[in-house]
Amino acid sequence: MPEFAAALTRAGVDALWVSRPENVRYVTGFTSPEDGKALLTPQGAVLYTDARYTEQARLESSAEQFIARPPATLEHAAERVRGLRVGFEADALTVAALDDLRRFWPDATLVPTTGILETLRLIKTPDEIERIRQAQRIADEAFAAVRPLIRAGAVERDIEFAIEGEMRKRGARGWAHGFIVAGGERGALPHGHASDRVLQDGELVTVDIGAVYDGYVSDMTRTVRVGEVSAELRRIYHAVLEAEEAAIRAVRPGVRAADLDTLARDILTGHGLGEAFAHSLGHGVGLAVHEGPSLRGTSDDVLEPGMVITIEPGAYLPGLGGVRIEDLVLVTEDGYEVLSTSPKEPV
Ligand SMILES: CSCC[C@H](N)C(=O)N1CCC[C@H]1C(=O)O
Repeated sequence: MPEFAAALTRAGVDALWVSRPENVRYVTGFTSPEDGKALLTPQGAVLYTDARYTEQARLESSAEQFIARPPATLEHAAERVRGLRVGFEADALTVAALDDLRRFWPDATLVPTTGILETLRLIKTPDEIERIRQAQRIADEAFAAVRPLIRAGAVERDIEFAIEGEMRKRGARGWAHGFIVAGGERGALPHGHASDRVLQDGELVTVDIGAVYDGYVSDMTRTVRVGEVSAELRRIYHAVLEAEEAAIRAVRPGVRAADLDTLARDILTGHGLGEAFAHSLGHGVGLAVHEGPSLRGTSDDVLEPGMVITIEPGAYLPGLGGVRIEDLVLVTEDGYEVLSTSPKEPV
């Protein structure tokens, strides 16, 4: 595991106690990482999980394994960390868990760290990209299957339920996030999870979905119309679409993520919708739905080949509704590839 060893060296630690589930999976391959921890050293990872997972861990992970519950796990690791500088994930470990580390590892120097593994996760391997591609294929196919149900009289929650079923049929093993199905005025809620509201003619409906395939997720949003919509809603839709397409066209290695956000924001501002764009342009996607790089105005991230990002400008107008259009985009050696294929319907 040479890249892990180099990452530990760069961070100035001899080992890392891995507690964030996505990172436990990343370094061990274990698919129930909520019930596991890992100790990462330059020699490799030790996976700690309990007896419910003895066989699963053996099948899934090539890491050394120690099957026990705390405190036996921490006692076992104490032998390995004696005299070492051991990083812990400061943004993932609870205060109580840190107290335990202090108690059980008196001979280690505990060092708060952030981003050691998240930095590696920024660039996806071909195998990771393939899994994200499959997750997105599932979402695209499910959206196409359910699209005819998005009509006047439909209940938002029924649409969510139908998408979940269509995703499962196509191999999804879970959802990237709670689905957003937000019609009419609820479209002004960027995170308007599906409710009991009934869709009506003349509305826009924001549908934001993502599947999980082999641990990796997808993320995509389409805004569609129910019946004929007002000229104002059409204007907003086309402004968001213009911003989205311009930002996608600008994706390439070396571009500052913050500049993409500015590009999209300036277009929306030109349409009088700057204030209505209430969030960042996007984020990285992988084992988690929200990971690096960050496409916000304050981000220092620079795009590199192998990053998978969302481009998702939106405009949210309380009392009127909202629009978000989101694509999943792979940064390639010379530009980009849009992984999401669902049509952006004319409004
Ligand atoms: C509930 S997870 C939201 C998924 C969505 N595609 C998304 O990432 N966002 C919607 C609003 C902005 C952005 C976010 O930062 O949450």
